[in-house]
Amino acid sequence: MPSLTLPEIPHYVADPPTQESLDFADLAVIDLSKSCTPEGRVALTREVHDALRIQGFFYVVNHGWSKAQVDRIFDVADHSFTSVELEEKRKLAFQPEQGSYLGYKLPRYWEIESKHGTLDQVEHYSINKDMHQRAHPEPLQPLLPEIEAFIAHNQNNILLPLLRLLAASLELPENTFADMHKMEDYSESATLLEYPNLPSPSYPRSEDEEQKTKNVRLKGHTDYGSLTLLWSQPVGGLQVLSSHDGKWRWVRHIDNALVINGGDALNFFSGGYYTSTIHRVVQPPADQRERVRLGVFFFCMPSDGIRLAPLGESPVLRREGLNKLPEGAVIPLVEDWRKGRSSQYGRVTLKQSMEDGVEEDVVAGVVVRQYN
Ligand SMILES: O=C(O)CCC(=O)C(=O)O
Ligand SMILES: [Fe+2]
Repeated sequence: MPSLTLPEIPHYVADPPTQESLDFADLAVIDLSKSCTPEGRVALTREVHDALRIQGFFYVVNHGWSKAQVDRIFDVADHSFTSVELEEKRKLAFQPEQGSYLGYKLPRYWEIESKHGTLDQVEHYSINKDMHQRAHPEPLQPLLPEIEAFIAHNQNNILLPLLRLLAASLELPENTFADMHKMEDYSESATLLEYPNLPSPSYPRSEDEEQKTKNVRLKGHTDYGSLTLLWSQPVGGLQVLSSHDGKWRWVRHIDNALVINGGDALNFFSGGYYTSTIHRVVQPPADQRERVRLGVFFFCMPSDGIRLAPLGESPVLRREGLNKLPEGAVIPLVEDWRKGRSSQYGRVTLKQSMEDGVEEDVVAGVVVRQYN
Protein backbone atom coordinates (compact mmCIF):
# COMPACT_ATOMS: atom_id res chain seq x y z
CA MET A 1 0.00 0.00 0.00
CA PRO A 2 2.24 2.89 -1.07
CA SER A 3 0.93 5.86 0.87
CA LEU A 4 1.38 8.33 -2.01
CA THR A 5 -1.33 6.65 -4.05
CA LEU A 6 -4.03 6.33 -1.36
CA PRO A 7 -7.33 7.92 -2.32
CA GLU A 8 -8.06 11.11 -0.44
CA ILE A 9 -10.68 10.93 2.30
CA PRO A 10 -11.14 13.13 5.37
CA HIS A 11 -8.84 12.35 8.26
CA TYR A 12 -10.61 11.14 11.38
CA VAL A 13 -9.09 12.87 14.39
CA ALA A 14 -9.10 10.60 17.42
CA ASP A 15 -9.73 12.12 20.83
CA PRO A 16 -7.05 12.22 23.52
CA PRO A 17 -7.16 9.34 26.01
CA THR A 18 -9.04 9.90 29.25
CA GLN A 19 -7.27 11.65 32.11
CA GLU A 20 -9.76 10.33 34.68
CA SER A 21 -8.47 8.11 37.41
CA LEU A 22 -10.37 4.88 36.77
CA ASP A 23 -10.15 1.33 37.99
CA PHE A 24 -8.35 -0.14 34.96
CA ALA A 25 -8.01 -3.88 34.33
CA ASP A 26 -4.42 -5.07 34.56
CA LEU A 27 -4.09 -6.84 31.23
CA ALA A 28 -1.05 -8.63 29.83
CA VAL A 29 0.70 -7.16 26.78
CA ILE A 30 1.66 -9.76 24.19
CA ASP A 31 4.55 -8.74 21.92
CA LEU A 32 3.59 -10.64 18.78
CA SER A 33 6.92 -9.98 17.07
CA LYS A 34 8.36 -12.62 19.44
CA SER A 35 6.37 -15.31 17.62
CA CYS A 36 9.00 -15.31 14.83
CA THR A 37 11.40 -17.51 16.82
CA PRO A 38 10.84 -20.92 18.49
CA GLU A 39 11.95 -19.58 21.91
CA GLY A 40 9.69 -16.57 21.50
CA ARG A 41 6.75 -18.84 20.71
CA VAL A 42 7.35 -20.91 23.83
CA ALA A 43 7.33 -17.76 25.97
CA LEU A 44 4.24 -16.35 24.25
CA THR A 45 2.35 -19.63 24.56
CA ARG A 46 2.62 -19.36 28.32
CA GLU A 47 1.76 -15.65 28.30
CA VAL A 48 -1.37 -16.12 26.16
CA HIS A 49 -2.40 -19.12 28.26
CA ASP A 50 -2.08 -17.16 31.51
CA ALA A 51 -3.80 -14.06 30.08
CA LEU A 52 -6.80 -16.07 28.93
CA ARG A 53 -7.01 -18.09 32.12
CA ILE A 54 -6.67 -15.11 34.47
CA GLN A 55 -8.14 -11.98 32.82
CA GLY A 56 -9.65 -13.31 29.60
CA PHE A 57 -8.46 -10.17 27.80
CA PHE A 58 -4.99 -9.13 26.65
CA TYR A 59 -3.28 -6.56 24.42
CA VAL A 60 -1.26 -7.38 21.31
CA VAL A 61 1.54 -5.01 20.23
CA ASN A 62 4.19 -5.19 17.48
CA HIS A 63 1.78 -6.83 15.08
CA GLY A 64 3.50 -5.45 11.97
CA TRP A 65 1.43 -2.41 11.03
CA SER A 66 2.50 1.15 11.74
CA LYS A 67 0.38 3.66 13.61
CA ALA A 68 -0.11 5.55 10.33
CA GLN A 69 -1.57 2.43 8.69
CA VAL A 70 -3.91 1.84 11.61
CA ASP A 71 -4.96 5.51 11.72
CA ARG A 72 -5.83 5.25 8.05
CA ILE A 73 -8.19 2.32 8.77
CA PHE A 74 -10.00 4.53 11.29
CA ASP A 75 -10.33 7.13 8.50
CA VAL A 76 -11.85 4.41 6.29
CA ALA A 77 -14.19 3.34 9.12
CA ASP A 78 -15.35 6.90 9.70
CA HIS A 79 -15.86 7.36 5.96
CA SER A 80 -18.07 4.26 5.77
CA PHE A 81 -20.60 6.05 8.01
CA THR A 82 -20.20 9.75 7.29
CA SER A 83 -19.98 9.59 3.49
CA VAL A 84 -22.73 7.02 2.82
CA GLU A 85 -26.32 8.22 2.45
CA LEU A 86 -29.02 6.65 4.59
CA GLU A 87 -30.75 5.30 1.49
CA GLU A 88 -27.63 3.42 0.39
CA LYS A 89 -27.16 2.08 3.93
CA ARG A 90 -30.73 0.81 3.83
CA LYS A 91 -30.13 -0.95 0.51
CA LEU A 92 -27.08 -2.65 2.01
CA ALA A 93 -28.77 -3.41 5.33
CA PHE A 94 -27.83 -6.50 7.33
CA GLN A 95 -30.23 -9.45 7.60
CA PRO A 96 -30.09 -10.68 11.16
CA GLU A 97 -33.36 -12.59 10.81
CA GLN A 98 -31.43 -14.79 8.37
CA GLY A 99 -28.57 -15.06 10.83
CA SER A 100 -26.17 -12.61 9.24
CA TYR A 101 -24.64 -9.39 10.51
CA LEU A 102 -23.00 -8.52 7.19
CA GLY A 103 -23.92 -5.06 5.90
CA TYR A 104 -25.24 -1.95 7.65
CA LYS A 105 -26.97 -2.13 10.99
CA LEU A 106 -28.80 1.07 11.74
CA PRO A 107 -29.41 2.37 15.27
CA ARG A 108 -32.50 1.44 17.29
CA TYR A 109 -32.72 -2.20 16.33
CA TRP A 110 -31.71 -4.07 19.49
CA GLU A 111 -33.33 -3.91 22.87
CA ILE A 112 -30.49 -3.19 25.28
CA GLU A 113 -32.55 -3.01 28.45
CA SER A 114 -35.64 -5.15 28.93
CA LYS A 115 -37.58 -3.41 31.71
CA HIS A 116 -38.39 -0.29 29.67
CA GLY A 117 -37.50 -1.63 26.23
CA THR A 118 -34.65 0.87 25.68
CA LEU A 119 -33.18 0.54 22.22
CA ASP A 120 -29.55 0.69 21.09
CA GLN A 121 -28.04 3.64 19.22
CA VAL A 122 -25.15 1.93 17.52
CA GLU A 123 -24.47 1.85 13.83
CA HIS A 124 -22.35 -0.92 12.25
CA TYR A 125 -20.92 -1.78 8.90
CA SER A 126 -19.81 -5.38 8.87
CA ILE A 127 -17.64 -6.80 6.07
CA ASN A 128 -17.01 -10.51 5.69
CA LYS A 129 -13.41 -11.81 5.45
CA ASP A 130 -14.31 -12.69 1.85
CA MET A 131 -15.32 -9.13 1.13
CA HIS A 132 -16.29 -9.80 -2.48
CA GLN A 133 -19.43 -11.73 -1.52
CA ARG A 134 -21.47 -8.61 -1.01
CA ALA A 135 -21.75 -5.22 -2.66
CA HIS A 136 -20.22 -2.21 -0.91
CA PRO A 137 -21.38 1.40 -1.00
CA GLU A 138 -20.13 3.70 -3.73
CA PRO A 139 -17.93 5.90 -1.46
CA LEU A 140 -16.01 2.81 -0.30
CA GLN A 141 -15.21 1.53 -3.81
CA PRO A 142 -11.79 3.26 -4.09
CA LEU A 143 -10.93 2.00 -0.59
CA LEU A 144 -11.67 -1.69 -1.14
CA PRO A 145 -8.00 -2.67 -1.77
CA GLU A 146 -7.08 -1.10 1.57
CA ILE A 147 -9.90 -2.92 3.36
CA GLU A 148 -8.79 -6.17 1.75
CA ALA A 149 -5.21 -5.60 2.94
CA PHE A 150 -6.52 -4.88 6.43
CA ILE A 151 -8.54 -8.11 6.52
CA ALA A 152 -5.48 -10.07 5.33
CA HIS A 153 -3.39 -8.43 8.07
CA ASN A 154 -5.91 -9.39 10.77
CA GLN A 155 -6.24 -12.92 9.43
CA ASN A 156 -2.61 -13.78 8.59
CA ASN A 157 -0.49 -11.68 10.91
CA ILE A 158 -2.61 -11.60 14.06
CA LEU A 159 -5.31 -14.26 14.14
CA LEU A 160 -3.29 -17.20 12.77
CA PRO A 161 -0.21 -16.64 14.98
CA LEU A 162 -2.49 -16.34 18.01
CA LEU A 163 -4.40 -19.49 17.08
CA ARG A 164 -1.10 -21.39 16.78
CA LEU A 165 -0.11 -20.21 20.25
CA LEU A 166 -3.50 -21.28 21.57
CA ALA A 167 -3.12 -24.75 20.04
CA ALA A 168 0.34 -25.04 21.61
CA SER A 169 -1.09 -23.98 24.96
CA LEU A 170 -3.46 -26.97 24.83
CA GLU A 171 -0.61 -29.23 23.57
CA LEU A 172 -2.45 -29.72 20.28
CA PRO A 173 -0.89 -29.85 16.78
CA GLU A 174 0.10 -26.32 15.79
CA ASN A 175 -2.55 -25.81 13.11
CA THR A 176 -5.53 -27.28 14.97
CA PHE A 177 -7.32 -23.93 15.34
CA ALA A 178 -5.78 -22.29 12.26
CA ASP A 179 -7.33 -25.05 10.11
CA MET A 180 -10.75 -24.18 11.54
CA HIS A 181 -10.37 -20.55 10.36
CA LYS A 182 -9.22 -20.97 6.78
CA MET A 183 -9.70 -17.93 4.59
CA GLU A 184 -11.38 -20.00 1.87
CA ASP A 185 -13.97 -21.76 4.12
CA TYR A 186 -17.25 -20.06 4.83
CA SER A 187 -17.61 -18.39 8.17
CA GLU A 188 -18.72 -14.99 9.19
CA SER A 189 -15.36 -13.73 10.35
CA ALA A 190 -15.89 -10.07 9.82
CA THR A 191 -14.33 -6.66 10.05
CA LEU A 192 -16.79 -4.64 11.96
CA LEU A 193 -16.77 -0.89 11.80
CA GLU A 194 -18.83 0.55 14.62
CA TYR A 195 -20.14 4.05 15.03
CA PRO A 196 -20.78 6.08 17.04
CA ASN A 197 -21.92 4.33 20.19
CA LEU A 198 -23.12 7.72 21.22
CA PRO A 199 -23.58 10.45 22.13
CA SER A 200 -23.99 11.69 18.61
CA PRO A 201 -25.82 14.68 17.19
CA SER A 202 -28.05 12.45 15.07
CA TYR A 203 -29.04 10.03 17.82
CA PRO A 204 -28.84 11.86 21.12
CA ARG A 205 -29.10 9.80 24.23
CA SER A 206 -31.50 11.29 26.71
CA GLU A 207 -30.99 11.55 30.44
CA ASP A 208 -34.02 9.30 30.77
CA GLU A 209 -32.34 6.58 28.71
CA GLU A 210 -29.14 6.95 30.70
CA GLN A 211 -31.11 6.34 33.88
CA LYS A 212 -33.05 3.40 32.52
CA THR A 213 -29.88 1.69 31.32
CA LYS A 214 -27.77 2.82 34.30
CA ASN A 215 -25.33 4.29 31.72
CA VAL A 216 -24.82 0.91 30.10
CA ARG A 217 -24.62 1.00 26.29
CA LEU A 218 -24.15 -2.71 25.72
CA LYS A 219 -25.05 -5.15 28.47
CA GLY A 220 -22.56 -7.62 29.89
CA HIS A 221 -22.15 -10.45 27.38
CA THR A 222 -19.74 -12.94 25.89
CA ASP A 223 -18.79 -12.84 22.21
CA TYR A 224 -19.97 -15.85 20.29
CA GLY A 225 -16.94 -16.45 18.04
CA SER A 226 -13.47 -17.76 18.84
CA LEU A 227 -11.39 -14.58 19.29
CA THR A 228 -12.36 -10.91 19.05
CA LEU A 229 -9.69 -8.52 17.78
CA LEU A 230 -10.52 -4.95 18.78
CA TRP A 231 -8.26 -2.15 17.51
CA SER A 232 -7.64 -0.02 20.58
CA GLN A 233 -9.07 3.51 20.36
CA PRO A 234 -8.89 6.28 22.94
CA VAL A 235 -12.53 6.80 23.93
CA GLY A 236 -13.25 4.59 26.94
CA GLY A 237 -16.35 2.60 27.71
CA LEU A 238 -15.31 -1.04 27.45
CA GLN A 239 -15.25 -2.84 30.79
CA VAL A 240 -14.25 -6.39 31.71
CA LEU A 241 -15.83 -8.38 34.52
CA SER A 242 -12.98 -9.65 36.68
CA SER A 243 -13.73 -13.23 37.62
CA HIS A 244 -11.75 -13.17 40.89
CA ASP A 245 -13.74 -10.39 42.59
CA GLY A 246 -16.78 -9.83 40.34
CA LYS A 247 -15.86 -6.15 39.68
CA TRP A 248 -16.18 -4.33 36.35
CA ARG A 249 -12.87 -2.74 35.30
CA TRP A 250 -12.11 -0.34 32.47
CA VAL A 251 -9.94 -1.27 29.51
CA ARG A 252 -7.21 1.33 29.01
CA HIS A 253 -6.28 2.51 25.52
CA ILE A 254 -2.83 1.64 24.17
CA ASP A 255 -1.78 3.29 20.91
CA ASN A 256 -1.44 0.93 17.95
CA ALA A 257 -2.37 -2.07 20.06
CA LEU A 258 -5.18 -4.59 19.82
CA VAL A 259 -7.43 -5.65 22.65
CA ILE A 260 -8.16 -9.36 22.34
CA ASN A 261 -10.64 -11.62 24.09
CA GLY A 262 -11.81 -15.19 23.82
CA GLY A 263 -15.40 -15.99 22.90
CA ASP A 264 -17.85 -18.85 23.20
CA ALA A 265 -16.37 -20.97 20.38
CA LEU A 266 -13.06 -21.12 22.23
CA ASN A 267 -14.97 -21.96 25.38
CA PHE A 268 -16.67 -24.90 23.59
CA PHE A 269 -13.43 -26.19 21.99
CA SER A 270 -11.58 -26.07 25.30
CA GLY A 271 -14.36 -27.68 27.34
CA GLY A 272 -14.54 -24.47 29.40
CA TYR A 273 -10.77 -24.31 30.07
CA TYR A 274 -10.74 -20.92 28.36
CA THR A 275 -14.06 -19.42 29.41
CA SER A 276 -15.51 -16.67 27.26
CA THR A 277 -14.91 -13.39 29.02
CA ILE A 278 -17.83 -11.24 30.14
CA HIS A 279 -17.56 -7.60 29.11
CA ARG A 280 -19.82 -4.62 28.52
CA VAL A 281 -19.80 -1.05 27.22
CA VAL A 282 -20.78 1.88 29.43
CA GLN A 283 -20.96 5.63 28.94
CA PRO A 284 -17.43 7.02 28.35
CA PRO A 285 -15.57 8.58 31.31
CA ALA A 286 -16.58 12.16 32.27
CA ASP A 287 -13.88 13.92 30.22
CA GLN A 288 -14.90 12.01 27.07
CA ARG A 289 -18.65 12.02 27.51
CA GLU A 290 -19.46 13.93 24.34
CA ARG A 291 -17.02 11.94 22.21
CA VAL A 292 -17.72 9.60 19.36
CA ARG A 293 -16.48 6.04 19.95
CA LEU A 294 -15.43 4.81 16.56
CA GLY A 295 -14.74 1.08 16.68
CA VAL A 296 -12.78 -1.23 14.39
CA PHE A 297 -12.98 -4.97 15.09
CA PHE A 298 -12.18 -8.30 13.50
CA PHE A 299 -14.59 -10.87 14.91
CA CYS A 300 -13.23 -14.37 14.30
CA MET A 301 -15.54 -17.28 13.71
CA PRO A 302 -14.60 -20.90 12.94
CA SER A 303 -15.88 -22.34 9.65
CA ASP A 304 -19.59 -23.06 9.46
CA GLY A 305 -19.37 -26.88 9.20
CA ILE A 306 -17.43 -27.39 12.46
CA ARG A 307 -18.99 -28.84 15.61
CA LEU A 308 -18.44 -26.86 18.78
CA ALA A 309 -17.20 -29.80 20.87
CA PRO A 310 -14.24 -30.06 23.26
CA LEU A 311 -10.99 -31.09 21.55
CA GLY A 312 -10.72 -34.28 23.56
CA GLU A 313 -7.31 -35.13 22.13
CA SER A 314 -5.75 -32.23 24.06
CA PRO A 315 -3.57 -33.63 26.88
CA VAL A 316 -4.30 -30.46 28.85
CA LEU A 317 -8.07 -30.99 28.66
CA ARG A 318 -7.64 -34.66 29.55
CA ARG A 319 -5.59 -33.83 32.62
CA GLU A 320 -8.25 -31.30 33.64
CA GLY A 321 -11.08 -33.75 32.96
CA LEU A 322 -12.56 -31.34 30.39
CA ASN A 323 -12.14 -33.56 27.33
CA LYS A 324 -15.69 -34.94 27.33
CA LEU A 325 -19.11 -33.42 27.67
CA PRO A 326 -21.68 -34.91 30.03
CA GLU A 327 -24.07 -37.46 28.48
CA GLY A 328 -26.77 -35.71 26.43
CA ALA A 329 -24.99 -32.33 26.24
CA VAL A 330 -25.82 -30.27 23.15
CA ILE A 331 -23.03 -29.78 20.60
CA PRO A 332 -24.05 -27.03 18.18
CA LEU A 333 -22.73 -26.64 14.67
CA VAL A 334 -20.95 -23.29 14.13
CA GLU A 335 -23.49 -22.29 11.49
CA ASP A 336 -26.48 -22.85 13.80
CA TRP A 337 -24.71 -21.16 16.68
CA ARG A 338 -23.76 -17.99 14.79
CA LYS A 339 -27.12 -17.73 13.04
CA GLY A 340 -29.01 -18.27 16.29
CA ARG A 341 -26.85 -15.80 18.18
CA SER A 342 -27.09 -13.10 15.52
CA SER A 343 -30.83 -13.43 14.93
CA GLN A 344 -31.79 -13.59 18.62
CA TYR A 345 -29.51 -10.91 20.05
CA GLY A 346 -31.52 -7.92 21.25
CA ARG A 347 -34.70 -9.26 19.62
CA VAL A 348 -36.07 -11.83 22.05
CA THR A 349 -37.46 -11.40 25.54
CA LEU A 350 -34.85 -12.62 27.99
CA LYS A 351 -35.77 -14.73 31.00
CA GLN A 352 -34.62 -13.81 34.48
CA SER A 353 -32.03 -16.40 35.52
CA MET A 354 -31.70 -17.92 39.01
CA GLU A 355 -28.61 -15.73 39.45
CA ASP A 356 -29.21 -12.13 40.47
CA GLY A 357 -28.74 -9.58 37.67
CA VAL A 358 -28.48 -12.25 35.00
CA GLU A 359 -30.92 -12.80 32.15
CA GLU A 360 -30.91 -15.71 29.75
CA ASP A 361 -32.01 -17.04 26.43
CA VAL A 362 -31.51 -20.40 24.68
CA VAL A 363 -29.63 -20.51 21.36
CA ALA A 364 -29.15 -23.77 19.42
CA GLY A 365 -30.02 -25.64 22.62
CA VAL A 366 -27.42 -23.82 24.73
CA VAL A 367 -28.17 -21.26 27.47
CA VAL A 368 -26.77 -17.79 26.70
CA ARG A 369 -26.49 -15.23 29.52
CA GLN A 370 -26.50 -11.46 29.68
CA TYR A 371 -25.23 -9.65 32.74
CA ASN A 372 -26.66 -6.44 34.16
O1 LIG B 1 -17.42 -1.26 21.78
C1 LIG B 1 -16.63 -2.01 22.37
O2 LIG B 1 -15.56 -1.61 22.84
C2 LIG B 1 -16.96 -3.48 22.54
C3 LIG B 1 -18.21 -3.92 21.84
C4 LIG B 1 -18.50 -5.37 22.06
O3 LIG B 1 -18.24 -5.92 23.09
C5 LIG B 1 -19.11 -6.16 20.99
O4 LIG B 1 -19.49 -5.59 19.94
O5 LIG B 1 -19.22 -7.39 21.14
FE1 LIG C 1 -18.38 -8.08 22.84
